[in-house]
Amino acid sequence: MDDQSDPGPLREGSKALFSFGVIADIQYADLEDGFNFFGTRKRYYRHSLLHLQGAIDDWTREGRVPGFVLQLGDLIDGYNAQHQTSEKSLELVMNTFKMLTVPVHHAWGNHELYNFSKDYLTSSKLNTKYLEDQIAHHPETVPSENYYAYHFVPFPEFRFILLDAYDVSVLGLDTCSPKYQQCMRILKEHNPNEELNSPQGLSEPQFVQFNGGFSQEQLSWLNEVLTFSDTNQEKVVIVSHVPIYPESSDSVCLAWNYRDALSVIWSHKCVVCFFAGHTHDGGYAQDPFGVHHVSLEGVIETAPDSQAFGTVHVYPDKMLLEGKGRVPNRIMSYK
Ligand SMILES: Nc1ncnc2c1ncn2[C@@H]1O[C@H](COP(=O)(O)OP(=O)(O)O)[C@@H](O)[C@H]1O
Repeated sequence: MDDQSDPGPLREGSKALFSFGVIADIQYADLEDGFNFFGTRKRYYRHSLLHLQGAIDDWTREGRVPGFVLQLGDLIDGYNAQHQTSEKSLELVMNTFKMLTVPVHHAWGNHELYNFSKDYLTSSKLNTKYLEDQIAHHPETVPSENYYAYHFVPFPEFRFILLDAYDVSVLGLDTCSPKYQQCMRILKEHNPNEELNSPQGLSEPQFVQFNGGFSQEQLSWLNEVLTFSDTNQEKVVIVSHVPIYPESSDSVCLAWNYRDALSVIWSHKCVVCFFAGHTHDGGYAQDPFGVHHVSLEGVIETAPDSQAFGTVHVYPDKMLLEGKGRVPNRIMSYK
């Protein structure tokens, strides 16, 4: 992982064009603290809501209000499903977000799909597709209803694309559905383990049940949007729960077909930054094509005396990530 040292305090004389907030893996549950699968990282299920409140307090300070917030997925923990508290916890966390007066774009992660079916999510408050922008006379840039993805333009010449990293996944589907059967076939072709969440012995360790991938249909749509952005000299930021660049993540927490997503992105010049969550330790790398891949540190594994969120200040030539707590500051110049 190319974890560059923190550049220290960010200093920028001129005013940013716009700013946005980023936060990942809140995974709230009304439960005592626990641990990750390997017992190596503490998970603060209850405190995660206080961390969100802390971030919102920062984003509502006078003169500091960002234009919008990206919630990178895994808003409530899968344990809620076992305790029949999914709706209650979702309501509590969404009510906390109401303290923000700016739009919040919600990505969907694996924990959304442990708690809710895709059909439920589609009609829930976690579906923020109504915030999308459409490009007149370019029907090829309209996403299909088969996946949860959209794009929006918060400032002229800056396009944000939210991707569905669980478009191809066994999570959140009726086990009798043809799509489930098809996704299970793909998973099993790459993972012969009885426990499909285990990457043990895999040459492609990202093929575990808690990950997913992008359909060809979604990647073709992405290609069309990026073609439009190239032509119109836009800068593009992509958002997904699951990272796609190995140097910015551990080897397991990657989208199943991350290489396919990278090859679409690398065939265009407009993409400047890719934001993800999922890998709670966080990560960062700039790829050979100059795209900055930021995997944000997860709130759920953040001790009560720390923080985990950021505000990104966007300039004509760079983005400055102003990190709080575990999230380091980063200067990300465009290529
Ligand atoms: N190495 C592993 N072997 C087997 N099961 C695993 C492994 N890692 C994670 N899991 C299981 O996969 C699921 C998702 O893991 P978890 O760490 O909770 O995901 P997340 O990081 O998204 O919170 C859990 O049920 C967990 O027990």
